[in-house]
Amino acid sequence: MLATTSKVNHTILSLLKEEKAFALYRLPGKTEFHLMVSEKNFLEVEEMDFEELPSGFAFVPFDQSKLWFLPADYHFTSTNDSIDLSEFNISVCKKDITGFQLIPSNEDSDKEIYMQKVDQLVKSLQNNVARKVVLSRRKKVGTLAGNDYFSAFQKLCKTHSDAMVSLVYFPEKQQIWLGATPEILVKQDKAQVFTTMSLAGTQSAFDVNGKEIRPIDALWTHKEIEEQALVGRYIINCLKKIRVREFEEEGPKTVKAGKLLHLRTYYIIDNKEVNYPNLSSVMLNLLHPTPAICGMPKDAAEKLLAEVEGYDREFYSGYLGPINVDEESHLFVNLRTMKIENGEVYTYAGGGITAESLPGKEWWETELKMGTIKGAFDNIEKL
Ligand SMILES: C=C(O[C@H]1C=CC=C(C(=O)O)[C@@H]1O)C(=O)O
Repeated sequence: MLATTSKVNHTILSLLKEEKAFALYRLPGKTEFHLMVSEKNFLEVEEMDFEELPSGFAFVPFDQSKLWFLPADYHFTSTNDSIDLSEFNISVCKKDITGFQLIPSNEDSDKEIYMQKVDQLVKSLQNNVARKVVLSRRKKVGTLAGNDYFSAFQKLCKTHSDAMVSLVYFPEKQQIWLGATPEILVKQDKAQVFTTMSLAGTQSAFDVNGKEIRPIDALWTHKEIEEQALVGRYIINCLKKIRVREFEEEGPKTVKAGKLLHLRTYYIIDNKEVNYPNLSSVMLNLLHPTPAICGMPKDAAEKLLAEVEGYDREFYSGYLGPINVDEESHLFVNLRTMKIENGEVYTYAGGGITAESLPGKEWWETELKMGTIKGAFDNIEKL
């Protein structure tokens, strides 16, 4: 393979070598990417308080056991393969860049076990223990060959223009997380407009003949419509708790996320009108974990997951994103993501289980979702 050069990738390799925490990200619909680097590593904060925190990047595990925040000691923005590092004291690594390939592992499929778990949950849900539980799994898909993280990132940016694409290095655990998430958790823009979304229901964006389904032609089952409506009701309940009644609801609408279709509704609040102090931080505390990643009611779903799921989600389905950058904050649910640890690659996916779920279909849905992030590799393992 021909070695290529890339200024940004050489910077990434230097940061990895020097074990310096960083977050590289590109927001949905934007062309520029951002690289944030801290001298101090990720800091543990007590609260994700948008009013108090400086400019930086939030990176929080699903269980919120620790709230990590990367202060943007250095923040570079660019649209191409050049970043101006003159003020940043780092000796740039000149290693050859050797692609980004997955060497698939021959691990046994956990299909049967996953389907048994779905079955077990469906029985609990039929007995009204909860209404919905989002069961997930982690799959070790292989080992990483190559070191071209930036090309993988750029590839995801190109194929997922509506996603938040990110590459985060978390030195404490020596983990790299690469993802392309379609789900906004909390967004607060310059004009003080707050946005969150209900995103749920999944189907392939291609029919059985491989022809692309236009979002407008997508048909949804009762199970999927209900699954997404539950997330919406949960969001409205959070707003009720803080007595915010003036909000706009846009949707549900079918939207494309890579090779998948979802149902999405936006909830938008103009905080210039509502004037709710610290709205984003308060809503963040109320929202996470939403029924798009946990379940409904929350406590019952958490209990069922603790009994059935059987692994630590770590940063998958936690949240991440920039806070107080150019007077805006954009937090996303960490979905369609992979973890690279000791050269091993793990993908993650979950799906909403209701009393109507069919185990085989739920399994297939997680396979499809994992396919999204595998698109970052040069050689895509066939699904
Ligand atoms: C939990 C995931 O997706 C969520 C977001 C959209 C659709 C979902 C679903 O159809 O179940 C999930 O709620 C995941 O990608 O791992």
